[in-house]
Amino acid sequence: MHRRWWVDALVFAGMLLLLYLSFLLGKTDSMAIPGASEVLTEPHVPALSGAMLCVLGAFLGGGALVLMLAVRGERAARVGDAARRERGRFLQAVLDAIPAPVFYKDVSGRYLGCNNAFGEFLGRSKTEIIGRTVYEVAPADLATAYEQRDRALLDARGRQVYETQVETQAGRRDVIFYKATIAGPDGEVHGLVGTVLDITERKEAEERVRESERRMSALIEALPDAIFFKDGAGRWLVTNQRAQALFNLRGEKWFGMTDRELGLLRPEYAPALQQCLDNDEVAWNSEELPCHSIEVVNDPAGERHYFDVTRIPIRRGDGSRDGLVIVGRDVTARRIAEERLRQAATVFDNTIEGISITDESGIILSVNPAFSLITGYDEIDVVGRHTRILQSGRHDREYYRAMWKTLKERGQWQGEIWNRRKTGEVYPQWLTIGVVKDDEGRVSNYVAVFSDISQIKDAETQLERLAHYDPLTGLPNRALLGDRLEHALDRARRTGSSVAVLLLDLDGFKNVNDSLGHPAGDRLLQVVSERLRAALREEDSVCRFGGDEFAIVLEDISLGEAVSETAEQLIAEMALPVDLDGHLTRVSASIGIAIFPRDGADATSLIKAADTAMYRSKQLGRDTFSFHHDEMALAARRRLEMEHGLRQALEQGSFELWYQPQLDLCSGRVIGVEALLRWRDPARGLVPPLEFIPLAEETGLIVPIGAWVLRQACREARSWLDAGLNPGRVAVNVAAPQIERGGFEQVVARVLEETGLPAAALEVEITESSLLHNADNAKRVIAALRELGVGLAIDDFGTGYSSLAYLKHLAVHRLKIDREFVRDLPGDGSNLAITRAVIALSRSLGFAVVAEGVEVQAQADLLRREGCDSAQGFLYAKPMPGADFANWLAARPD
Ligand SMILES: Nc1nc2c(ncn2[C@@H]2O[C@@H]3COP(=O)(O)O[C@H]4[C@@H](O)[C@H](n5cnc6c(=O)[nH]c(N)nc65)O[C@@H]4COP(=O)(O)O[C@H]3[C@H]2O)c(=O)[nH]1
Repeated sequence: MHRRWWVDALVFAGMLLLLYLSFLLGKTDSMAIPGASEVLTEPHVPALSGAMLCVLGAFLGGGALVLMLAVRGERAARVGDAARRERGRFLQAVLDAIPAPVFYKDVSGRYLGCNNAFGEFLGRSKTEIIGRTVYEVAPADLATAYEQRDRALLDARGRQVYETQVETQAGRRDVIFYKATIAGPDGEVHGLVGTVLDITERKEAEERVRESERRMSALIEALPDAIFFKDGAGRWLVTNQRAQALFNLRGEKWFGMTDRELGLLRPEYAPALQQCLDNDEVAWNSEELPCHSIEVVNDPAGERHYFDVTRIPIRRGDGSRDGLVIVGRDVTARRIAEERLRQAATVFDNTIEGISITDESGIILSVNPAFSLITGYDEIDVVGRHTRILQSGRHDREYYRAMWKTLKERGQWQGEIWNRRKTGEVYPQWLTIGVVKDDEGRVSNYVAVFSDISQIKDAETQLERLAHYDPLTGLPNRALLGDRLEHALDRARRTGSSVAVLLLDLDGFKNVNDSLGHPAGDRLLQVVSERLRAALREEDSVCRFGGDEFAIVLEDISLGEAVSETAEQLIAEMALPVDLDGHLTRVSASIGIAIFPRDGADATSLIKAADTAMYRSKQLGRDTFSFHHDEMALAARRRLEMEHGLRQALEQGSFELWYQPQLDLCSGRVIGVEALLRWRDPARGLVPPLEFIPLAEETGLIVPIGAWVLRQACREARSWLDAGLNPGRVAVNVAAPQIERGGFEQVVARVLEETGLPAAALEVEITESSLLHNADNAKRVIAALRELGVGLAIDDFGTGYSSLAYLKHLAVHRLKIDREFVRDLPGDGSNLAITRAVIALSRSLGFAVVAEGVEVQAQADLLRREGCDSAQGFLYAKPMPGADFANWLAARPD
C-alpha cells in the first residue's frame, strides 16, 4: 500500500513545526547536545543536536518527546563531556532509529553526519558520506543542483523545501528535500540539516491518477453522447465537448455553475436547462434507476434535437447527494425515422393506391388494403406468390424486358400497364415500381404503387370523343377533320396527288328546325350524316363542320370528274326524303369544292376556297355543287347539264340517226350505210356524237342510247327494204359498255325480231380498243352475233394493236381503215405504207376493207389501186337524215 499523500503532508507539517522549535531552541546553549556522538559533539555545532532532535521528533511523531530530549540535552551539557559523549551516542542512536533519511552539513557543504536511513537510502556507508561533499556522493548533475540550492539556503538562512531527485541504490528517486540552516548561539550559520522524503511512489500514484483521468476524459470525449457530471448541489463538474456544444458553452467557464446560472449565461437555452434541472430532481426522487427521459434542445439554427437522457444519481453513505451522472443521446434521426415509419405505415394502410412489396425475385411479401380493393385479391391470396399472377397477358415479352431494363438502370419504372383482377377482368393501372437496395447496394425489394385508371381511361376516351367527334352525329368534328386534312395534304405532297375538300350545306334545314322543332332537326342531321357516311368510300373523311354544314375530304383525286360524280351522288342522297316522325321531309344540299394544290396550299385556304364555292352554289339556286376553280366548275356544270340533257333526249326522243353510204370502189354501187347518231338539243342545236358519246359512255347512258340507235337503224333499214330500196348492210356503232354490261346479243336478237330486219342486213361496228378491253366477253358476244348472222366490222382499224390473226379467229367480216390514215393520202408516205399493208394483209386473210373519210377522187383511186374494196366519205355523200338517205338511194341509177 502506498502511503497516502496526506500522511506525507502531515509529516512535513510536523517537521516544519519541529524545525521551527529546534530553531528556537538552537538560539540557546541548552540546545547543544555534547557527547551525543563523535560527530555530534563537534564544538562548532553546539545547537545541532537540539535541532536534530526536533527533526527526529517529528518522525517519531511526538513533539513532547523531542522537547524532553532537548531539555535533557541541555541538562547533560552541564553535566560534562562523558555524559555529553554518552548523550551523543544516544542521539546518534535516536537518529538512526528514525526511518527517514536525515543528514547535516557544514557551511562548506561537507556532510557532518547522517543517520542510517540516509546511508541506506543512498546505498552508501556513513564513512562514504561523512566528511565528503555532494560531488563525491551524487552524480555531477544532481550534485551541482544540490550545491546551488544549499548555497542559496545558507545565503538566505531559514528553511528550504524543494522537489528533486536522488541517485539511490535502486536508481533515481523523486524526493522532497526539507532543509534548514543551523545557527549558533551567536546567530551565525554553522551549517544545514536536511531530511529526504521519497515521493517516487506518490508521484507514480499521481501519474497513474492523471493517466486514469486522461483515459476517462478521452473515453467520455469519444462517446457520441453528451455527458455531464454534477455534484450534489447541481454544479457542473465534468462535461464532454459534445455536452458543451449542446448548450453552446465551449470556451465558457461553466465549471462549478448550476443549470440556473448557465441559463442566465445562455438565455436561449434556459428552457432546456430548466427542463434538465426538473428531470434531475425527478431522478433524485426516482426509485427506479437509471432514470430515463426524452428532452428537447433547439440547436442555434432552430432545429429541434431530441435526447434520450439517462440519469444515475450517486448518494453518499449517509444518503446525502454526492453527484449525478447524466448521459444524453441524440435520438433525433431515430425519432424522425420512427416518425417516418409511422407515417409510412399509416400511408401504407390508408392510401387509396394499391401497394405491394416483393422480394428481389418478385415474390409478394406484403400488400396494403387498397391493393385488395383494386385487385380483388386478399393478402392471403397473394403473399408468397409471384406478381405474374396479376399480369393480363396484354403485354408481350418485349414490354416487360424494357420495364426491367429501366428498373435496373434508373431504379424506378413508371407507366401504364394492363393487369388482371381476381375476377379475370383486365383493367388499366398507372404503376410505379421502385427498387429498394440493401447496405451493400444489392436489390432487396421492389415496391409497386398503382392506381386503377379504368375510370380515367374511360373519361379520357370520352373526352377524346368529345374533343374529336360531334356528339349528335358521331361524325368527326372540325378539329379532327383539320388533322385528317393536314395528313391527307402531307401524303398528297409526297405522292404528287390531289385532294378535294367539299363543304356541304343543307338547304332548308332552318325551315325543318323552325317548323318541326329542334329534335326533328337533330334527327335530320343524324340521317344526313348516316347517308353521307354510307355514300363515301372508307378512305374518305366526313365531318360535321358546324350547324347544318358538313365537310368531306377526298384523297387521291386524279380527275375532276370523279369529284363531280361524288358531289352529284351526295346531292342525290341529300335529296331523298326523310321521315321525321311521320313528316316526310325533303332538303337539298349546296356543295362547294376546292382542290389541292390548285385552289390552296394548306387546309385553311382550301376550306376557305370550298366555302366560297359553296356560296356560289347557293347563289346558283341551291341543290348543286360548284368548284372553286371557274373552268372546272364550268366544265363540270356543262357536263352535268349535258348528262341531264341526254337523259331528257332519251325520254323526249331528241336523238336522230343520220346515214352515210358506203360504196364499192370498183363498181360504185352502194354496199352499205353507216348509222351515225345526232342529238337535236333545243339549246345547242344539232350536237355531233363525239361531244356527247364519251359522257354517255362514262355515265352508262350509252346503253339505253345504243339500244335506241340499234332499234332505230333496224327499223329504218326495214322501211327502206319495204320501200324497195337496197341500202346494203346497215352498220351500227356499238360502244364498249354496251358489250361489257352483258346481254347485248339478246338485245340485238330482240331488235331484229321486232323490226323484222334480216340479221345479214345488219353490221355491228366495234372499235378495236373496246375489243381488246374485255377480250373474253367481246369474244363471247361476237360469237353470239355470228350465230345470229350479224356482220362484224372493226372500226378505226389501225389505231389499236390487235393481231389480224386474232380478228380472223373472231370471224370479223370487215375492217374499216380509220379516217386518220386516209386523210393525207396520197401524199403522206407513212400513211400510205400503213394503208397498203392493212389492205394487203386484210385481203390475204379474207377480210373486206372499207376506207373512211374519202374526200377526194385521188384518195379513192389510190385505195382502189391498192385493192381496197369500198369507201365512205364526203366524196360520195355526207351523213344525212334517214329520209334524205332514202331519197339519195332512190335517186341512184343502181
Ligand atoms: N372529215 C370527214 N369526216 C367524215 C367523212 N366521211 C365520214 N365522216 C365522218 O366520219 C365519222 C365516221 O364514223 P365513225 O368513224 O364510226 O366515228 C363515229 C362513231 O365512232 C361515233 N358514233 C356515231 N354514231 C354513233 C352511235 O350511234 N353509237 C356509237 N357508239 N358511236 C357512234 O361517233 C363518231 C363520229 O361520228 P360522226 O361525227 O358522225 O362522224 C362520222 C362521219 O360524219 C369525210 O369524208 N371527211
